[in-house]
Amino acid sequence: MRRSHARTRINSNMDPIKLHTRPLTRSTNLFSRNPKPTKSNPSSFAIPIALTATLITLISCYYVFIHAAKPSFPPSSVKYGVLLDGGSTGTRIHVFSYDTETNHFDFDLGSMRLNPGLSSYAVNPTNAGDSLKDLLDFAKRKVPPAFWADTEIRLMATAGLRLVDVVVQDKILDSCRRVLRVSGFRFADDWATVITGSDEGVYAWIVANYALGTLGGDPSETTGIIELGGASVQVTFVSDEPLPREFSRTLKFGNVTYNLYSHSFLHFGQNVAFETLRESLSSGDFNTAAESLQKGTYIDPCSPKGYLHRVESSPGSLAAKIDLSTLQAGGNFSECRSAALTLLQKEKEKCSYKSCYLGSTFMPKLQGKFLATENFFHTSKFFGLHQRAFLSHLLMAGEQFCGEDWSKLKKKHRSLDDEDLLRYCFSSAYIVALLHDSLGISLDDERIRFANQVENIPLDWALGAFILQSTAVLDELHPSWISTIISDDSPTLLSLIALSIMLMVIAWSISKWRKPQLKTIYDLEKGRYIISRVNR
Ligand SMILES: Nc1nc2c(ncn2[C@@H]2O[C@H](COP(=O)(O)OP(=O)(O)OP(=O)(O)O)[C@@H](O)[C@H]2O)c(=O)[nH]1
Ligand SMILES: [Ca+2]
Repeated sequence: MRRSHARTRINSNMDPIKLHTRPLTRSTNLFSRNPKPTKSNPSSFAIPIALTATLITLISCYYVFIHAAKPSFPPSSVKYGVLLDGGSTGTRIHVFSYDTETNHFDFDLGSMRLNPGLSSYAVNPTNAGDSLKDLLDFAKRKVPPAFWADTEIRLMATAGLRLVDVVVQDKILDSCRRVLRVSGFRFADDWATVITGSDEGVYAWIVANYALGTLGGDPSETTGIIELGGASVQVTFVSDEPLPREFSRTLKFGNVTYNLYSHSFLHFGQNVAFETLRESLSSGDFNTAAESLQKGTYIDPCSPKGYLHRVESSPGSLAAKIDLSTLQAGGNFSECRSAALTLLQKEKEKCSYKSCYLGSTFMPKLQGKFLATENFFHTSKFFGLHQRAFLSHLLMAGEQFCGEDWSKLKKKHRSLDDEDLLRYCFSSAYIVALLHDSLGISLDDERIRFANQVENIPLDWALGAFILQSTAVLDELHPSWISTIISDDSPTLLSLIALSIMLMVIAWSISKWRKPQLKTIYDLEKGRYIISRVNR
């Protein structure tokens, strides 16, 4: 008789587990035929499933009700910083923040600039602090009030104040300290200082290489900076040459050490250089090739023909009032370039080092690529040159501009006031005399790039100072943090996912370990199933 395929009900009082029945041959080990998994005791699977479900619920609650619901104001891991850059032509305030959890910097919280600079208070130094009030109000609109008391504010003055007598410097700084003490931000008197030019250059180098993503990487891959400010020029780059101590800076980021040459050439900033040149011209110090037309007047090759000189009394002027009425504009690029070179090479004969490219100051041979910032950028932008333009392009643009009649130039550039428009003849000639004639950068060199920002990061040395300052804090919190300053993946989320996977694996293996390995066989003689524990 054929075995009916009627379902066989097993009256098994041995085990509450409901058994599956199926057409079977003799003593079949269900497990050997890919049997449907026997329904094991629900309690043995329930635990890991419940555990995993709880865990997933907890994580999603965390993300829905805590993490995703952005707090109305920044989490406590966010720190703010306020920095005042006391430049020769103006004072600007920068507001930054960084998150000590994610190591993420936020640079574009805003900045504001007010002219003239602190050095213009040399005649009334006790009023200098009042010039900061509008800047401080700006910063208070950027930092949540709850964070003010915890937010450090620093004033770092540069070349403008370095040119002022030390006694007057201190009076100006004391006036600023008086205002900063009651600003509502966290302040200590020695946080208002005149920084060294070398520090200013290092800060600019830091922000440039942070923005380029080379900070923390191979020193030979880093980019040097040359900054043409109003009163000084900063030159900072990695050098393999042995450096005299006063020009040598060592920076450590992560586990990489950078040996930098860094120096600030005071008086070589564009505004001061232009004033110095015209002052020398007006007193007949330069015997330019073009003879003066009549006694007591001198040709100024750096001002386009038709420009009328007068007594310069602009409040931003760093020098005392200078009478330029003895000058006659005789716009001539190559004359202006050689007059600028004479200024840059002054006292070169006194050089006591292996190499001096500007005056009698040591500088090793330039190494690697360079970013040329501030006035380099403003002038190349005015002449419509792209960032990687050659110096030869600037030379041609300058020749044309200097040779143009002043009245035509004013018609062509109506939006610019006389003082701003006038600077471009000198600026183009000065840049060629500085970068090519003095530093030896060839006219078709591709190593130089004119820029004032990289991606969306402005190449402000103040940002570099903030990165360095917060590095110290972050390093305490997260050793070798720099390796993450450039990446911004948040470790929190990653670690949670890893944790939940790990917990699920543990839960599963516990359940496997606890769940007895059972074997079910069907005994034909007895006509019933026998369940037995498998020994491991
Ligand atoms: N052509 C041009 N020059 C500008 C413009 N804005 C600023 N400058 C000039 O660019 C230079 C700005 O560089 P900064 O470093 O800010 O100058 P600073 O800080 O006042 O001067 P230092 O104390 O020497 O650093 C100054 O010479 C300004 O006169 C602009 O829009 N066009
Ligand atoms: Ca500056």
